[in-house]
Amino acid sequence: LGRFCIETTVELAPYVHYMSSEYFVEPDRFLPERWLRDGSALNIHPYLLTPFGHGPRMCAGRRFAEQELYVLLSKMLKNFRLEYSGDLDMKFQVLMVPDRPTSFTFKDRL
Ligand code: HEM
Repeated sequence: LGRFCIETTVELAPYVHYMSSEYFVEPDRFLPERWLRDGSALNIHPYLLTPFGHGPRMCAGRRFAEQELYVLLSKMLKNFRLEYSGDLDMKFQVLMVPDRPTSFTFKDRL
C-alpha cells in the first residue's frame, strides 16, 4: 500500500466509479440494459461491480442473497404494478440510500 502504515483503513467508494464517464456511458442515466448478458451490453469491466466483495473473503451468502432477490423481485413484479410519486434523491451513508422517506403504491395486476 505504498506509504500507508499497516493500521490504515482503506475503503473503496464504488459510487465514484459508477458515476464516472471513464467507465460508464451516460453514467447518470437509468439504463438497466447496460447490464444485459446477451452480448448487447456495453463493455463494462467485470471488477467494476463487486457488491459482494471478491476473493477468498468475499460474501459467503452471495448466491443465497441473489436467489432471494430474484424470487422476491419476480413475485413482486408479477403480482403488482409499483408506482412512486414525488421527488427522490440519494445521499451517502456508507451505502447510497434515499434522501427521504419513500412511499410506494403496490397496485394489483389484473
Ligand atoms: C444483497 C445482500 C448481500 C450483500 C450485498 C453482501 C455483501 C457482502 C460483502 C461486501 C462482504 C465482505 C466481502 C469482503 O470482505 O471482501 C460480505 C461478507 C459476508 N457475507 Fe454477505 N452480503 C449479502 C448477503 C449475505 C447473506 C444473505 C449472507 C448469509 C446468508 C451473507 C453472509 C456473509 C458472510 C458469512 C460474510 C463473511 C465472509 C468472510 O469473511 O469470509 N451475506 N457480504
